[in-house]
Amino acid sequence: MRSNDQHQHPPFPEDVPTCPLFVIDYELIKARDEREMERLWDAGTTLGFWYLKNHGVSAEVGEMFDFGAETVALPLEEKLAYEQGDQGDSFGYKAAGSNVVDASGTRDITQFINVAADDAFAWPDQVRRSYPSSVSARMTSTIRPFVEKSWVVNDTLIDVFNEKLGLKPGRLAELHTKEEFSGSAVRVVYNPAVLRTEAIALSAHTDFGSLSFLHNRLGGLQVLPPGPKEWQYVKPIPGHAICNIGDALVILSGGILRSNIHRVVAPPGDQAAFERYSLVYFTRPANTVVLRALAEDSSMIAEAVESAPDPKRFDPGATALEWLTRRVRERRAANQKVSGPLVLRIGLTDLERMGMGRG
Ligand SMILES: O=C(O)CCC(=O)C(=O)O
Ligand SMILES: [Fe+2]
Repeated sequence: MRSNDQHQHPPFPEDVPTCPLFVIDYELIKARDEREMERLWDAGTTLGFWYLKNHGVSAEVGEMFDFGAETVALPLEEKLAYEQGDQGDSFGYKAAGSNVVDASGTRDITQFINVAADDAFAWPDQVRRSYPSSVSARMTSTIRPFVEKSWVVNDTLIDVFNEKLGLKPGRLAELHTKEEFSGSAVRVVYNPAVLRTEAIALSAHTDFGSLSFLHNRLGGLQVLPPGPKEWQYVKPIPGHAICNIGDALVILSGGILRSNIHRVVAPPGDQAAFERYSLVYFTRPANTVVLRALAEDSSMIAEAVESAPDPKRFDPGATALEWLTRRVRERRAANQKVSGPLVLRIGLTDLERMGMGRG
Protein backbone atom coordinates (compact mmCIF):
# COMPACT_ATOMS: atom_id res chain seq x y z
CA MET A 1 0.00 0.00 0.00
CA ARG A 2 1.21 3.47 -0.77
CA SER A 3 1.82 5.83 2.11
CA ASN A 4 2.91 8.91 0.29
CA ASP A 5 -0.42 10.58 0.73
CA GLN A 6 -0.37 11.38 4.42
CA HIS A 7 -4.17 11.15 4.70
CA GLN A 8 -4.41 7.57 3.50
CA HIS A 9 -2.97 5.66 6.41
CA PRO A 10 -4.38 4.79 9.86
CA PRO A 11 -3.57 7.10 12.77
CA PHE A 12 -0.59 6.50 15.05
CA PRO A 13 -1.86 4.17 17.81
CA GLU A 14 -2.42 5.58 21.29
CA ASP A 15 -1.38 2.44 23.15
CA VAL A 16 2.35 2.21 22.37
CA PRO A 17 5.13 3.73 24.51
CA THR A 18 5.73 7.20 23.14
CA CYS A 19 8.37 9.75 24.05
CA PRO A 20 7.11 13.26 24.77
CA LEU A 21 9.29 15.90 23.10
CA PHE A 22 9.51 19.66 23.52
CA VAL A 23 7.64 21.51 20.76
CA ILE A 24 9.79 24.43 19.65
CA ASP A 25 8.20 27.24 17.65
CA TYR A 26 10.54 28.28 14.84
CA GLU A 27 8.74 31.62 14.43
CA LEU A 28 9.60 32.46 18.04
CA ILE A 29 13.21 31.35 17.54
CA LYS A 30 13.52 33.61 14.49
CA ALA A 31 12.14 36.45 16.62
CA ARG A 32 14.83 35.57 19.21
CA ASP A 33 12.25 35.03 21.92
CA GLU A 34 14.28 34.46 25.12
CA ARG A 35 11.95 31.86 26.58
CA GLU A 36 11.81 29.84 23.37
CA MET A 37 15.60 29.93 23.02
CA GLU A 38 15.84 28.63 26.58
CA ARG A 39 13.41 25.81 25.77
CA LEU A 40 15.50 24.90 22.69
CA TRP A 41 18.60 24.81 24.90
CA ASP A 42 16.79 22.55 27.38
CA ALA A 43 15.79 20.22 24.53
CA GLY A 44 19.33 20.15 23.12
CA THR A 45 21.02 19.47 26.44
CA THR A 46 18.59 16.87 27.82
CA LEU A 47 17.25 14.47 25.16
CA GLY A 48 18.70 16.11 22.05
CA PHE A 49 15.39 15.59 20.18
CA TRP A 50 12.51 18.05 19.77
CA TYR A 51 9.62 18.88 17.46
CA LEU A 52 9.87 22.03 15.37
CA LYS A 53 6.66 23.74 14.28
CA ASN A 54 6.15 26.72 11.97
CA HIS A 55 9.36 25.84 10.08
CA GLY A 56 7.90 26.98 6.76
CA VAL A 57 9.20 24.02 4.74
CA SER A 58 6.02 21.90 4.53
CA ALA A 59 5.35 22.45 0.80
CA GLU A 60 8.91 21.43 -0.10
CA VAL A 61 8.66 18.43 2.23
CA GLY A 62 5.62 17.16 0.32
CA GLU A 63 7.48 17.45 -2.99
CA MET A 64 10.50 15.67 -1.52
CA PHE A 65 8.35 12.67 -0.53
CA ASP A 66 7.21 12.47 -4.17
CA PHE A 67 10.85 12.63 -5.27
CA GLY A 68 11.60 9.72 -2.92
CA ALA A 69 8.85 7.58 -4.43
CA GLU A 70 10.03 8.43 -7.96
CA THR A 71 13.55 7.32 -7.05
CA VAL A 72 12.43 4.05 -5.48
CA ALA A 73 10.35 3.31 -8.61
CA LEU A 74 13.39 3.53 -10.93
CA PRO A 75 14.71 0.26 -12.38
CA LEU A 76 17.08 -1.42 -9.92
CA GLU A 77 19.80 -1.41 -12.57
CA GLU A 78 19.70 2.37 -12.79
CA LYS A 79 19.72 2.78 -9.01
CA LEU A 80 22.65 0.36 -8.61
CA ALA A 81 24.70 2.41 -11.06
CA TYR A 82 24.72 5.14 -8.39
CA GLU A 83 25.23 2.93 -5.31
CA GLN A 84 27.35 4.45 -2.55
CA GLY A 85 29.74 1.52 -2.50
CA ASP A 86 31.72 0.14 0.44
CA GLN A 87 34.36 2.87 0.85
CA GLY A 88 32.29 5.13 3.12
CA ASP A 89 30.89 7.49 0.49
CA SER A 90 27.76 9.01 1.96
CA PHE A 91 26.15 10.36 -1.22
CA GLY A 92 24.18 8.41 -3.82
CA TYR A 93 21.83 5.45 -3.60
CA LYS A 94 21.95 2.84 -0.85
CA ALA A 95 20.54 -0.52 -1.90
CA ALA A 96 18.55 -2.78 0.41
CA GLY A 97 20.80 -5.38 2.03
CA SER A 98 24.05 -3.42 1.86
CA ASN A 99 24.08 -2.55 5.58
CA VAL A 100 23.90 -4.71 8.70
CA VAL A 101 21.36 -3.97 11.41
CA ASP A 102 22.60 -6.01 14.33
CA ALA A 103 25.63 -7.75 15.74
CA SER A 104 24.57 -11.05 14.16
CA GLY A 105 25.08 -9.48 10.76
CA THR A 106 21.42 -9.36 9.68
CA ARG A 107 21.07 -7.38 6.43
CA ASP A 108 18.82 -4.34 6.22
CA ILE A 109 15.88 -3.94 3.82
CA THR A 110 16.13 -0.16 3.68
CA GLN A 111 16.84 1.85 0.56
CA PHE A 112 17.80 5.48 0.54
CA ILE A 113 18.95 8.23 -1.73
CA ASN A 114 21.35 10.87 -0.40
CA VAL A 115 21.96 14.06 -2.34
CA ALA A 116 24.87 16.31 -1.33
CA ALA A 117 23.95 19.90 -0.45
CA ASP A 118 27.07 20.87 -2.45
CA ASP A 119 25.54 19.33 -5.57
CA ALA A 120 22.19 21.04 -4.97
CA PHE A 121 23.94 24.43 -4.75
CA ALA A 122 26.26 23.87 -7.72
CA TRP A 123 23.62 22.39 -10.03
CA PRO A 124 23.78 21.89 -13.03
CA ASP A 125 27.44 21.22 -12.25
CA GLN A 126 27.98 17.91 -10.47
CA VAL A 127 30.68 18.73 -7.96
CA ARG A 128 30.47 15.72 -5.65
CA ARG A 129 28.99 12.91 -7.73
CA SER A 130 26.33 11.96 -10.33
CA TYR A 131 22.83 10.73 -9.49
CA PRO A 132 19.92 8.73 -10.91
CA SER A 133 17.55 10.48 -13.33
CA SER A 134 14.96 11.24 -10.62
CA VAL A 135 17.48 13.65 -9.07
CA SER A 136 18.12 15.60 -12.28
CA ALA A 137 14.36 15.76 -12.87
CA ARG A 138 13.72 17.28 -9.44
CA MET A 139 16.90 19.20 -8.58
CA THR A 140 15.78 22.70 -9.56
CA SER A 141 12.09 22.41 -8.74
CA THR A 142 12.27 20.42 -5.50
CA ILE A 143 15.63 19.37 -4.08
CA ARG A 144 17.48 22.68 -4.18
CA PRO A 145 14.59 24.68 -2.63
CA PHE A 146 14.29 22.08 0.14
CA VAL A 147 18.04 22.12 0.79
CA GLU A 148 18.20 25.93 0.82
CA LYS A 149 15.37 26.27 3.33
CA SER A 150 16.57 23.40 5.51
CA TRP A 151 20.06 24.88 5.58
CA VAL A 152 18.68 28.14 6.97
CA VAL A 153 16.47 26.42 9.56
CA ASN A 154 19.34 24.33 10.92
CA ASP A 155 21.76 27.27 10.87
CA THR A 156 19.31 29.38 12.82
CA LEU A 157 18.96 26.69 15.50
CA ILE A 158 22.73 26.10 15.62
CA ASP A 159 23.18 29.83 16.15
CA VAL A 160 21.10 29.67 19.32
CA PHE A 161 23.33 26.87 20.63
CA ASN A 162 26.36 28.97 19.68
CA GLU A 163 25.17 31.80 21.91
CA LYS A 164 24.13 29.56 24.80
CA LEU A 165 27.51 27.79 24.70
CA GLY A 166 29.23 31.14 25.23
CA LEU A 167 30.94 31.06 21.82
CA LYS A 168 31.70 34.24 19.92
CA PRO A 169 28.97 35.12 17.39
CA GLY A 170 29.18 32.97 14.26
CA ARG A 171 31.75 30.49 15.60
CA LEU A 172 29.68 27.36 14.85
CA ALA A 173 28.47 28.91 11.58
CA GLU A 174 32.14 29.24 10.51
CA LEU A 175 32.56 25.50 10.96
CA HIS A 176 29.51 24.88 8.75
CA THR A 177 30.43 27.31 5.98
CA LYS A 178 29.08 26.93 2.45
CA GLU A 179 32.52 28.01 1.18
CA GLU A 180 33.89 24.54 1.70
CA PHE A 181 32.52 21.09 0.76
CA SER A 182 30.80 19.20 3.54
CA GLY A 183 28.85 16.03 4.23
CA SER A 184 25.61 18.02 4.47
CA ALA A 185 22.96 16.14 2.54
CA VAL A 186 19.31 15.36 2.09
CA ARG A 187 18.14 11.75 2.43
CA VAL A 188 14.88 10.03 1.58
CA VAL A 189 14.53 6.68 3.35
CA TYR A 190 12.23 3.91 2.09
CA ASN A 191 11.01 0.73 3.74
CA PRO A 192 8.59 -1.72 2.16
CA ALA A 193 5.57 -2.84 4.15
CA VAL A 194 6.91 -6.29 4.97
CA LEU A 195 8.37 -5.62 8.38
CA ARG A 196 7.38 -7.48 11.47
CA THR A 197 6.91 -4.98 14.29
CA GLU A 198 10.12 -6.08 15.97
CA ALA A 199 12.18 -5.99 12.76
CA ILE A 200 14.81 -3.29 12.55
CA ALA A 201 14.69 -1.01 9.51
CA LEU A 202 17.50 1.29 10.60
CA SER A 203 19.66 0.02 13.44
CA ALA A 204 20.39 1.90 16.66
CA HIS A 205 22.59 4.90 15.96
CA THR A 206 23.31 8.49 16.76
CA ASP A 207 23.47 10.83 13.80
CA PHE A 208 27.00 11.56 12.57
CA GLY A 209 26.77 15.27 11.84
CA SER A 210 25.60 18.36 13.68
CA LEU A 211 21.85 18.71 13.33
CA SER A 212 19.18 16.64 11.56
CA PHE A 213 15.86 18.03 10.35
CA LEU A 214 13.55 15.02 9.96
CA HIS A 215 10.06 14.66 8.51
CA ASN A 216 7.94 11.62 9.36
CA ARG A 217 4.41 10.71 8.34
CA LEU A 218 4.25 7.18 9.70
CA GLY A 219 5.52 5.99 13.06
CA GLY A 220 8.52 3.68 13.35
CA LEU A 221 11.18 6.04 14.69
CA GLN A 222 12.10 5.16 18.26
CA VAL A 223 14.43 6.75 20.79
CA LEU A 224 16.09 5.12 23.79
CA PRO A 225 15.96 7.91 26.39
CA PRO A 226 18.81 8.16 28.92
CA GLY A 227 18.52 5.74 31.83
CA PRO A 228 17.43 2.10 31.80
CA LYS A 229 14.24 2.68 29.85
CA GLU A 230 12.60 0.87 26.96
CA TRP A 231 12.54 2.09 23.37
CA GLN A 232 9.86 4.72 22.87
CA TYR A 233 8.21 5.78 19.62
CA VAL A 234 8.32 9.34 18.41
CA LYS A 235 4.80 10.14 17.23
CA PRO A 236 4.70 11.98 13.89
CA ILE A 237 2.70 15.21 14.17
CA PRO A 238 1.52 16.78 10.89
CA GLY A 239 3.47 19.92 10.03
CA HIS A 240 6.00 19.29 12.80
CA ALA A 241 9.57 18.36 11.95
CA ILE A 242 11.64 16.26 14.36
CA CYS A 243 15.06 17.76 15.03
CA ASN A 244 17.95 15.94 16.62
CA ILE A 245 21.54 16.67 17.48
CA GLY A 246 24.34 14.56 15.99
CA ASP A 247 27.77 13.54 17.28
CA ALA A 248 29.67 16.44 15.73
CA LEU A 249 27.87 18.98 17.92
CA VAL A 250 28.32 16.72 20.93
CA ILE A 251 32.07 16.68 20.37
CA LEU A 252 32.36 20.41 19.59
CA SER A 253 30.33 21.27 22.73
CA GLY A 254 32.35 18.94 24.98
CA GLY A 255 29.25 16.83 25.63
CA ILE A 256 27.00 19.70 26.72
CA LEU A 257 24.72 19.03 23.76
CA ARG A 258 23.35 15.46 23.47
CA SER A 259 22.95 13.11 20.52
CA ASN A 260 20.42 10.50 21.50
CA ILE A 261 20.36 6.91 20.25
CA HIS A 262 17.48 6.15 17.89
CA ARG A 263 16.42 3.49 15.41
CA VAL A 264 13.61 2.73 12.98
CA VAL A 265 11.32 -0.30 13.30
CA ALA A 266 8.07 -1.12 11.49
CA PRO A 267 5.32 1.46 11.89
CA PRO A 268 3.19 0.54 14.94
CA GLY A 269 -0.28 -1.01 14.90
CA ASP A 270 -2.29 -0.83 11.69
CA GLN A 271 0.32 1.49 10.17
CA ALA A 272 2.58 -1.57 9.73
CA ALA A 273 0.68 -2.51 6.56
CA PHE A 274 2.08 0.55 4.80
CA GLU A 275 5.37 1.25 3.11
CA ARG A 276 7.25 3.98 4.92
CA TYR A 277 9.11 6.97 3.56
CA SER A 278 10.96 9.50 5.68
CA LEU A 279 12.99 12.56 4.82
CA VAL A 280 16.02 14.05 6.58
CA TYR A 281 18.25 17.03 6.00
CA PHE A 282 21.62 16.57 7.71
CA THR A 283 23.76 19.60 8.51
CA ARG A 284 27.36 18.45 8.90
CA PRO A 285 30.56 20.43 9.51
CA ALA A 286 32.79 21.37 6.58
CA ASN A 287 35.03 18.47 5.54
CA THR A 288 38.32 19.76 7.00
CA VAL A 289 36.92 20.77 10.41
CA VAL A 290 38.82 18.88 13.09
CA LEU A 291 36.28 17.42 15.48
CA ARG A 292 37.45 18.52 18.90
CA ALA A 293 35.72 20.29 21.81
CA LEU A 294 35.89 24.08 21.40
CA ALA A 295 37.43 24.41 24.87
CA GLU A 296 39.65 27.34 23.88
CA ASP A 297 36.63 29.29 22.67
CA SER A 298 34.32 28.89 25.66
CA SER A 299 34.95 28.50 29.38
CA MET A 300 31.68 26.57 29.65
CA ILE A 301 32.95 23.98 27.16
CA ALA A 302 36.40 23.89 28.82
CA GLU A 303 34.79 23.11 32.18
CA ALA A 304 32.56 20.44 30.65
CA VAL A 305 35.57 18.67 29.14
CA GLU A 306 37.55 18.95 32.39
CA SER A 307 34.80 17.36 34.44
CA ALA A 308 33.93 14.66 31.89
CA PRO A 309 34.73 11.07 32.98
CA ASP A 310 36.14 10.31 29.51
CA PRO A 311 37.44 13.58 27.96
CA LYS A 312 39.06 11.68 25.08
CA ARG A 313 35.59 11.26 23.61
CA PHE A 314 35.76 14.93 22.70
CA ASP A 315 39.01 14.59 20.77
CA PRO A 316 38.55 11.59 18.48
CA GLY A 317 41.39 12.72 16.19
CA ALA A 318 39.30 12.95 13.03
CA THR A 319 38.12 15.60 10.64
CA ALA A 320 34.40 15.82 9.89
CA LEU A 321 34.99 14.02 6.58
CA GLU A 322 37.03 11.22 8.19
CA TRP A 323 34.41 10.78 10.90
CA LEU A 324 31.55 10.57 8.41
CA THR A 325 33.43 8.21 6.10
CA ARG A 326 34.32 5.88 8.94
CA ARG A 327 30.78 5.84 10.31
CA VAL A 328 29.21 5.12 6.92
CA ARG A 329 31.83 2.47 6.06
CA GLU A 330 31.43 0.51 9.29
CA ARG A 331 27.70 -0.03 8.62
CA ARG A 332 28.29 -1.71 5.25
CA ALA A 333 27.83 -5.47 5.32
CA ALA A 334 30.87 -5.94 3.06
CA ASN A 335 33.12 -4.40 5.71
CA GLN A 336 32.13 -6.65 8.61
CA LYS A 337 34.84 -8.97 9.91
CA VAL A 338 34.04 -12.56 9.04
CA SER A 339 35.30 -14.09 12.28
CA GLY A 340 34.61 -13.12 15.86
CA PRO A 341 31.68 -11.18 17.25
CA LEU A 342 30.47 -8.14 15.36
CA VAL A 343 30.52 -4.89 17.24
CA LEU A 344 28.15 -2.33 15.78
CA ARG A 345 29.27 1.11 16.81
CA ILE A 346 26.68 3.71 17.72
CA GLY A 347 28.85 6.76 17.35
CA LEU A 348 30.31 7.54 20.73
CA THR A 349 29.07 4.30 22.30
CA ASP A 350 28.85 0.78 20.92
CA LEU A 351 26.03 -1.65 20.64
CA GLU A 352 27.57 -4.72 22.29
CA ARG A 353 28.52 -2.77 25.38
CA MET A 354 24.91 -1.68 25.73
CA GLY A 355 23.79 -5.30 25.74
CA MET A 356 21.67 -4.73 22.67
CA GLY A 357 23.91 -6.46 20.20
CA ARG A 358 21.52 -9.28 19.50
CA GLY A 359 18.35 -7.33 20.18
O1 LIG B 1 13.35 7.40 9.24
C1 LIG B 1 13.42 7.99 10.31
O2 LIG B 1 12.42 8.33 10.96
C2 LIG B 1 14.77 8.29 10.91
C3 LIG B 1 15.91 8.22 9.94
C4 LIG B 1 17.24 8.34 10.61
O3 LIG B 1 17.38 8.24 11.80
C5 LIG B 1 18.45 8.60 9.78
O4 LIG B 1 18.34 8.54 8.54
O5 LIG B 1 19.51 8.90 10.37
FE1 LIG C 1 19.27 9.02 12.44
